Amino acid sequence: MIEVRNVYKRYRTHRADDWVLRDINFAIPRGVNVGLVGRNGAGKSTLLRLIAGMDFADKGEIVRRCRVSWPIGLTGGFQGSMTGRQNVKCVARIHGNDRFMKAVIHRVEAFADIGKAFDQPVKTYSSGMRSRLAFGLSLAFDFDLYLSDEATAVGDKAFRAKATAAFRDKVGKAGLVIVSHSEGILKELCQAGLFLRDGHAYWFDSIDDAIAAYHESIKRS
Ligand SMILES: Nc1ncnc2c1ncn2[C@@H]1O[C@H](COP(=O)(O)OP(=O)(O)OP(=O)(O)O)[C@@H](O)[C@H]1O
Repeated sequence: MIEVRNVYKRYRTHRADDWVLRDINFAIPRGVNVGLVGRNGAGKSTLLRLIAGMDFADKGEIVRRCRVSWPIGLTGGFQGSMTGRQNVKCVARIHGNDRFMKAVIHRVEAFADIGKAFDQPVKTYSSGMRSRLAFGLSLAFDFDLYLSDEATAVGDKAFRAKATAAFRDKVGKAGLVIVSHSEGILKELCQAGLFLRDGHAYWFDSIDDAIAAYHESIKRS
């Protein structure tokens, strides 16, 4: 479904040989959910952005044979002076006709469950409210592969449970690539794991093995 081939990535602020990701190769088969693990700064969010197509590799290529979401958990894309409803309308209008737009607005309003705030400017939202809106918007579209960057770690307890349940509901219908510091969530939702260390990616068919490799690397350092 997704193939990552010989991918290298560095940011402008980095030196020429200072790769965040170097020679990354893996393939995600259809129906396999993947947990991304690694220390802070290992490059997990960077890799998700590359898979989403929001950023570009310096070398190599990513082949997408399916509809891939943007990383769920990103809340930076909203226009602050517009209301939640208007923001959702804008995105939905790009992707479909009036009927589709209304259905998306309805789904996001129900999932975000932020009451009157849905009709207030997004710049007045708390970070939890932004996350609810962003999560609801991502789920309102039918993707084949959902990318999640700590999306189940935001909001209050009730929302975290709702977000996790939403992913649980996707299992079997769509693929997931998840960054989460909650091993419980990774073990529950994922079969395979990808461990990032020193710019390299190590694929494990079992999420348990990926987490074990991550623990081992922490012990050794
Ligand atoms: N826009 C950017 N410009 C410059 N450097 C960046 C940028 N984004 C990320 N980096 C750097 O790239 C490296 C990987 O960052 P990334 O956010 O992908 O790691 P991560 O594994 O997701 O970390 P965390 O677990 O802390 O969220 C870090 O050294 C970070 O400082």
